[in-house]
Amino acid sequence: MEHRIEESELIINKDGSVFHLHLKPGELADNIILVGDPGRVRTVASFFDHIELERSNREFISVTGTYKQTRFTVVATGIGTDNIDIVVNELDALVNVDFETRKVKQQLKSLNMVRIGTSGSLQHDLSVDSCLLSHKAIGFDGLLNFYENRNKVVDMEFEQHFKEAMQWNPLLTSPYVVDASPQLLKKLAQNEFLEGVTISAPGFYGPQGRVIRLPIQDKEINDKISNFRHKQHSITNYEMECSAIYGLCKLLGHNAATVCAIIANRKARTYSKDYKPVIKKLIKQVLDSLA
Ligand SMILES: O=P(O)(O)O[C@H]1O[C@H](CO)[C@@H](O)[C@H]1O
Ligand SMILES: O=c1cc[nH]c(=O)[nH]1
Repeated sequence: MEHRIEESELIINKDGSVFHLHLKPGELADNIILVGDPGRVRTVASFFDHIELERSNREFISVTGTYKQTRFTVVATGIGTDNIDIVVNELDALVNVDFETRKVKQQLKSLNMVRIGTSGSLQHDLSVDSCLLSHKAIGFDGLLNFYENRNKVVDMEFEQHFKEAMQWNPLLTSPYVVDASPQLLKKLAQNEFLEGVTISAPGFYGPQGRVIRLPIQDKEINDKISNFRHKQHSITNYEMECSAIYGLCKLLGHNAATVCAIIANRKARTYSKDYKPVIKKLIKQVLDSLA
């Protein structure tokens, strides 16, 4: 007999919706746009030809609709990989767990998840208002390390080299490196986005090497990261969700990619004058690539 997932482990609300996202099975499209900023959900949905449903709980706002006859759901994740743990596990449960029997379905579904975010550049020539497709993600957050089989989905060689080169502080969680979905990279490549390796940090300030009043544990860390090379790869940018999306999607059998508008250049010390039009154009490009 297959395992029944207990009420305490997968919480289903009285109306049949999943605990945090408040979505019910069937309300989710196979193509999902993830955005950090709840306000960005409206911008994505403004491109839809038809809006089917809207749900909202805490920062988890979502809209399902159609764009050029393809069904999409846009979900706000809020900030951070701890939120991604909630969002990706609940999105997976909505399609791969039978909410009546509380058992994992025999036939598993694979979703497409594309994150559209904002990010800070770690390379001088990666300018603000450009858009970057993350071929790999490096998680400084440690989320994937809580799951069995993390070693089966990571780029172990990259990980080892990176830790050695950084002289990684053992007080920090061990970084993990995961690739984007090759199928989604192919679909998104038509836009000629810049390509790179993205670090997801568990904070915006110290964990991304920013000093306001508090000194950080390694003052050289951003220079070391910018100068690091592994094969053809250099590390291009910081944000806060991509690693966990890539890692959990790989473990669960979903496709994931991230494209970010670069809004700050940490090397050149510049900040975008107005990144909203860049995000708007980026949203249309991503929707067109998936429709
Ligand atoms: O613009 P979003 O998608 O939220 O992405 C970036 O912006 C937030 C920090 O300001 C973090 O979530 C980071 O990943
Ligand atoms: O520098 C930046 C800009 C946006 N988002 C981040 O996480 N970092």
